[in-house]
Amino acid sequence: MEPLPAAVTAILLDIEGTTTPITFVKDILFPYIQDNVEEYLQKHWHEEECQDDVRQLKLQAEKDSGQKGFVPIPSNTEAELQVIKGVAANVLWQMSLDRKTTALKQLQGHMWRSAYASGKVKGEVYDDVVPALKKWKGAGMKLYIFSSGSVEAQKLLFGYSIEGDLLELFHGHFDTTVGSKVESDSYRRIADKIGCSTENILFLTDIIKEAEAAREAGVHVAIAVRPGNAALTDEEKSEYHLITSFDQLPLQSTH
Ligand SMILES: CSCCC(=O)C(=O)COP(=O)(O)O
Ligand SMILES: [Mg+2]
Repeated sequence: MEPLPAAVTAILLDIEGTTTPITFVKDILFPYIQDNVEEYLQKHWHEEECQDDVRQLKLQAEKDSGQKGFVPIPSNTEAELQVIKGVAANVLWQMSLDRKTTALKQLQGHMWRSAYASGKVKGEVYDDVVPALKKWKGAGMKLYIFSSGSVEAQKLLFGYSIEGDLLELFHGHFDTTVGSKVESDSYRRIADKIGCSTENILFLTDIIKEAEAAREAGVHVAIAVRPGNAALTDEEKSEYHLITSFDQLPLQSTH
């Protein structure tokens, strides 16, 4: 890759497939939710946070009701255990489609809290990630995360990572409350919130639809090619800067 354009002052990072192996999300984080969601809901059902998560899931279910295979959430007139089982079934249905709804991600973030805090789970990052983040930050870059995982889930992953607490490396975190990762406006909103132009941002992701949305907004993009990531077509390979490791992202001397 050519040196980063001098205009770039902020690096925005995707997590799954970019900083972190997809297998960590698919084989560790998601099964934890699938195995524990019903028990979690039973344990926390009467807490305000859990009730808010359920409210958000019900609002999402209203939007999803026309979808093929949709799993409805029973109304509160049903027995409590029936509602809990229905919420759990809806969560499992959303996860079977790898939905990125804010409601699902909010509940997941709350559920992972105890998995990380107890030491059962540690956030994985590729070996090249921490040295590169430290170098970029040392060179004056501002580092941000943009993931479909909730901000709380992001902070857990990096706060309880295999390399220790990495949170001080980041200036900020964005999730789908700013908009979907496949919509250009989300990247414009992020630039506004950071207080810079979209041209000042470099976005690293593994997903072409996210790359297209970011590029349409004027954000610079590089694609992370990691083991297990979705294959790219020859056309996609030729259209984007590809990196297999963060140390392939050279800074100009001005940075
Ligand atoms: C950071 S939480 C775990 C990842 C997750 O739930 C997810 O949906 C990954 O989304 P990303 O946008 O980081 O690919
Ligand atoms: Mg990703």
